[in-house]
Amino acid sequence: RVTFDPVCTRPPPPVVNNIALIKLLPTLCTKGPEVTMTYLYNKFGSVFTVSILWKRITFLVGPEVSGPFFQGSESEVSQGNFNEFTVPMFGQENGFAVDSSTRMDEIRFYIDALKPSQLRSHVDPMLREVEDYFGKWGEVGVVDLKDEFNHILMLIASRCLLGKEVREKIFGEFYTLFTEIEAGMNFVSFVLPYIPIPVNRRRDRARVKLTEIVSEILRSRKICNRVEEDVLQKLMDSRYKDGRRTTEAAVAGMIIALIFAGKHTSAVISTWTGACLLTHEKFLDAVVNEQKEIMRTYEDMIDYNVLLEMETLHSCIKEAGRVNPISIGLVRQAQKNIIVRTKEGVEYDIPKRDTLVNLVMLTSKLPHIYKDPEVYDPDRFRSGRDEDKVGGKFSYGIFGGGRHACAGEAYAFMQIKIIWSHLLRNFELKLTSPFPKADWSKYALEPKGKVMVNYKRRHLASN
Ligand code: HEM
Repeated sequence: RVTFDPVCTRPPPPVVNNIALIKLLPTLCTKGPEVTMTYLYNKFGSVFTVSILWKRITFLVGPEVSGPFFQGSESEVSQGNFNEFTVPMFGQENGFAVDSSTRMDEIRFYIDALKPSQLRSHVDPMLREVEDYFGKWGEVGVVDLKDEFNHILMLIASRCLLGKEVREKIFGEFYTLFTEIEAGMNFVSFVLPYIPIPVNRRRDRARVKLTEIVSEILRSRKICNRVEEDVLQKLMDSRYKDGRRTTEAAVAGMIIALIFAGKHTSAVISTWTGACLLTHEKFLDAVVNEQKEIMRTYEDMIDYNVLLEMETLHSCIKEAGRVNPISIGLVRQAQKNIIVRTKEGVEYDIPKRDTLVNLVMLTSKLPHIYKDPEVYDPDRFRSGRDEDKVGGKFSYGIFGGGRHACAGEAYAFMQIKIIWSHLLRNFELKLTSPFPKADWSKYALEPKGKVMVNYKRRHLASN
């Protein structure tokens, strides 16, 4: 139940005092945010506030207190201006440069372009990219999984999201430009997005160039009356609520935003999946056996429905995302006083204007939802256990939830499953570096350092 309080009748959440915060600094520096936040959660409970200078930040942990955060409307819980740094990355005609109603239209475009009925047409292009890419690996070799996944996912994004003009003619140029825009996501640019330092200048030049490239593609499709199956086409054909067509600059910005939202995140989850499977023989055997089983029925044929049958692989990917943090928390701004009720039944009134941080990283590890939460156990998602469903809405926050739930979740699972099903069928893999730690220094978390794997080609027999 979402409740917004016009007159404060409940107490505000407990506040962590400044001395306690200073004492926690060494823990934060040496052990990282997960340990620090777990300490605060154990001490103060599922809702607590930290005051830094004039800023109040209220942290939320767990599904019981997450309803208003995920379900509140923009006038109740807004995305605020925390994403201002994305404006020079994605341009002035979309995202956080435009009003919230236009932004909601864009989210509808994304959802429409990435819904299951649209995804079927992406399976073949994804399969082709994956077969070509791993076809270039030798008989045996050593690779950094993180690097490999970043590369293959960029190829898939350029084919399925942008389309064949970019993929077949100017992939190299696109890759360089996108990397320069991505570099705009650093700490300095986050705080001061418009400061004219070299990295920001390169980001701005790259965005202008990418916008030109996308505009040219759109114009050429219109002139030749050519209609493609990619997401670019869907965005180009979308209409705002008032009937306006999307502009070339807006489409360029939206497509950059989509690649930004989906490429790195999918590469990170693919890498964690590899690290987890290659250190858990029981689940590696289970996913290999599932591939054999599927091959017995469909031989080498893979389509959208066959991918849906890879349930064990699905759970292994989902569990890799649960155990390994990909985001510390999601951020919003309270536009009204908000009442939350903890699982113990205590009600708090969170004051209007508080910054809200939903610590999805801790929610994924709550022992009252996940049995032995630190253990990699994909079976917890099997029917009969369904720990995330039993835990209630918002128990699995890796893809967010509610109004701004990830629009690309199904697309992400599809591409990660295609990659892993190919690897399992065609290679024996061994992790040679230690199990990676999370790199907390990155804005978008990822495994720290290289994730080295030995591979040996094989052809998995179905019998
Ligand atoms: C494993 C990969 C992925 C993860 C872990 C992930 C995670 C997330 C999360 C946590 C959010 C919510 C952010 C918030 O509430 O502030 C989100 C939103 C979003 N994601 Fe993903 N994502 C992934 C892949 C993708 C892909 C592949 C695409 C598109 C091709 C995509 C497109 C989006 C979009 C458009 C939104 C914004 C939705 C909105 O604001 O309403 N994501 N994602």
